[in-house]
Amino acid sequence: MNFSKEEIRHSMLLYAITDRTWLKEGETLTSICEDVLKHGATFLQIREKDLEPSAFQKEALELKALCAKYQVPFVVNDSVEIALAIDADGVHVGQGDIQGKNLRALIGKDKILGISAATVAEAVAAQAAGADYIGVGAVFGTSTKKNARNLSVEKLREICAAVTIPVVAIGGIHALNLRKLSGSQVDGVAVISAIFSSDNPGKATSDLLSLARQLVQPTPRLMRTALSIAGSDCSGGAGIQADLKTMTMNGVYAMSAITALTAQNTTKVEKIVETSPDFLKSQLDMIFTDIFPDAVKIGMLPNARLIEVLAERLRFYQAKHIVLDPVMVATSGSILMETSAVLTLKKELLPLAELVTPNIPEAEILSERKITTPEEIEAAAEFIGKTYHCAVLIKGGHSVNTANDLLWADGQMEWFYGRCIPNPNTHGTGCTLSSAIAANLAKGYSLSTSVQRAKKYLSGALSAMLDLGAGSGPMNHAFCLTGEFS
Ligand SMILES: Nc1ncnc2c1ncn2[C@@H]1O[C@H](COP(=O)(O)OP(=O)(O)OP(=O)(O)O)[C@@H](O)[C@H]1O
Ligand SMILES: Cc1ncc(CO)c(N)n1
Ligand SMILES: [Mg+2]
Repeated sequence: MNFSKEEIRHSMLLYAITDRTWLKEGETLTSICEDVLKHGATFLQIREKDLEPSAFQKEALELKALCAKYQVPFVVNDSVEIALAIDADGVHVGQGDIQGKNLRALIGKDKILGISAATVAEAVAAQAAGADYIGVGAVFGTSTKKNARNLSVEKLREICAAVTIPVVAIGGIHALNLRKLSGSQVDGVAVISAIFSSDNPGKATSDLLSLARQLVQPTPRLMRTALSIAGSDCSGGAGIQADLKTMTMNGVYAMSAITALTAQNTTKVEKIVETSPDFLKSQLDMIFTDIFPDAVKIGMLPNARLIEVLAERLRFYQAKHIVLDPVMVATSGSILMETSAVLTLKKELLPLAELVTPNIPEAEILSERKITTPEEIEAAAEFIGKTYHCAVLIKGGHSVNTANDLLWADGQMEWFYGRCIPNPNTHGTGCTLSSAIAANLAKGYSLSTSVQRAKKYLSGALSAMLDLGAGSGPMNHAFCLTGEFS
């Protein structure tokens, strides 16, 4: 697997390093690691000092497959040979292993190279040697590594400031001392015994993960921003309201430019008041000249005049990462866009979009054909992508009772197979998916990873089984919050 720089930075959050010595009767390294990955570890390194090479390689191969399943980077400690032999995502080495070698050349440009460092000079040298991240420690006393020096938070901060690559803190970190690293600017924490010596490694992982999240909260300067240009749904489940909730829950600062006010609920759309083109333009000017969005999601656009103004402003500001959800009909069956506006949408907006996300009926309109089979979905996506020079995600979804979506991007097809959640309350699924994709693009994830992460968020929101209103009700966008603050 290939990971972008941004993905590698995020993956530092909770960096797990294996230690078989704590395994109990009946457990295997793979079974424990699966538990750890299931509970949210964001990176895995195999480090088994006492295994001879062939046994090490065997364990590493199993863990590699496991990490691929969870889309988590997997690196091998110390051995470049084994990392290359099993085609791991990369290798992690110490200062002793890098002297006089060009490791970057040895492993190739696509592999992740992690280097341990304990001083500013070592960190800077590691970056110059082509490291993708550095592990800095030991920050606390550790039983795993004898004679390791302890670093102060100030020293850690100095090291973080001296390099541009991500930094993960290591050495004796556990749930009770992790908070002491606050203010150090690290991108995450690496742990061995805090997970592997625990009676319940899964629970230890989720506890450490939430502590790591608090530690690595985005500083205001690093906060990514996203804009939803869409219609208001007064019932809160779709449109602007769904978009703001989704973007917020996906960790970006959310803004809105409203194209229409709808009076709707879970059963129907009663009235629509369209925004004037001039007022849409003013909203866009206020936003783009002040807090420039890192990504833009576009939803309901009731008429051609609004589409024209929007396209002109997006071109003028050279907006980035535009996700276009070509909303034509609401879940409840009501028309949300004038039929005559479709031509303008195709001509003006599709070519500006990085991604367009039609459901099947919308894909039929955009590709001017009937779609009934998976092959026809593929052909329609290819047609739309090639005609309008954008990526296309065709959603099987509540209209066809599957959760399989097809991504066509740059001539490549990728199916995302989702578990169909038996929840009839799907009001706003399309809005939520496109906003979650935009939020993830804003954070720097690749298109494919953004789709993957957005589907995962949507599944969580659907699985919460909220049941409000008489019709197809909204989802629980805040399914992963407890609502308690302390
Ligand atoms: N019951 C379900 N279980 C899991 N995923 C679902 C379910 N229903 C929809 N999805 C997913 O939701 C996403 C949105 O697809 P959908 O076809 O519902 O969009 P839409 O028709 O544009 O929605 P909207 O009516 O909100 O505009 C897709 O990723 C789809 O796979
Ligand atoms: C405002 C608005 N946008 C989009 C949808 C699509 O579900 C909706 N129902 N309402
Ligand atoms: Mg939709």
